[in-house]
Amino acid sequence: MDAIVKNFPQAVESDRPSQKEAEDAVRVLLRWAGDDPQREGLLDTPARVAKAYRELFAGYDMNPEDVLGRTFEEVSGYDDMVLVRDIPFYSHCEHHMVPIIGKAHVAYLPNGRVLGLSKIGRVVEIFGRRLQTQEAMTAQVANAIDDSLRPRGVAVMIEAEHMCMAMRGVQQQGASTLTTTFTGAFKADPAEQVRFMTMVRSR
Ligand SMILES: Nc1nc2c(ncn2[C@@H]2O[C@H](COP(=O)(O)OP(=O)(O)OP(=O)(O)O)[C@@H](O)[C@H]2O)c(=O)[nH]1
Ligand SMILES: [Zn+2]
Repeated sequence: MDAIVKNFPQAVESDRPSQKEAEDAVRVLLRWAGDDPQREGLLDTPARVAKAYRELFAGYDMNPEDVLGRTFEEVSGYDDMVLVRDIPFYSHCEHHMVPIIGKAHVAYLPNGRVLGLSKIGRVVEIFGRRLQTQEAMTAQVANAIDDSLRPRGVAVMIEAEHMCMAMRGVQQQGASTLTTTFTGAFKADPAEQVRFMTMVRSR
């Protein structure tokens, strides 16, 4: 249970601040940035930011198990790799709360059951719309699919640009970070990893 809570942090509704508390916090940050929250153009900004945060961080209110519960068996015995590549996502780094912009490539080796393809994209969404490190997000997507579908293996590769490295700090635009998580047959067999990489890169 502890591992599940750790991997899938869910907001506890009673811990949520009120709308007013959230808006007050935005006013403080506006002043911290050097602006005046009382000027006309900023009057509605705290409410807009509070609303935008609920959207950008909607993943805390979503459970991957709800999405991954529905599977199909009637696939005429298909048991080779299923890869959904180039799944676009936006996340936010947990260190600076600025965007991570990237693509996820997710594959699995079915074990009698397959997932609806859109559900793979939804799982990426659920973990993307939280504060993240790229490493944690990669492992969370792989483990969620592994735990619910119990396939022969899961491979996840994420490539992303971190705005905290581009817009501030070291200021290196265009640098991309690649992370991978392999489970099951992908972990055990380097040839399966190569096949995954080749399919991700083939155009
Ligand atoms: N491993 C990992 N690091 C990340 C990720 N996103 C941001 N970071 C890094 O988190 C680190 C935080 O380092 P700190 O030294 O505590 O913070 P900082 O002073 O703002 O660091 P600089 O970005 O170097 O200015 C930085 O090196 C970031 O590049 C991520 O997804 N994974
Ligand atoms: Zn960062």
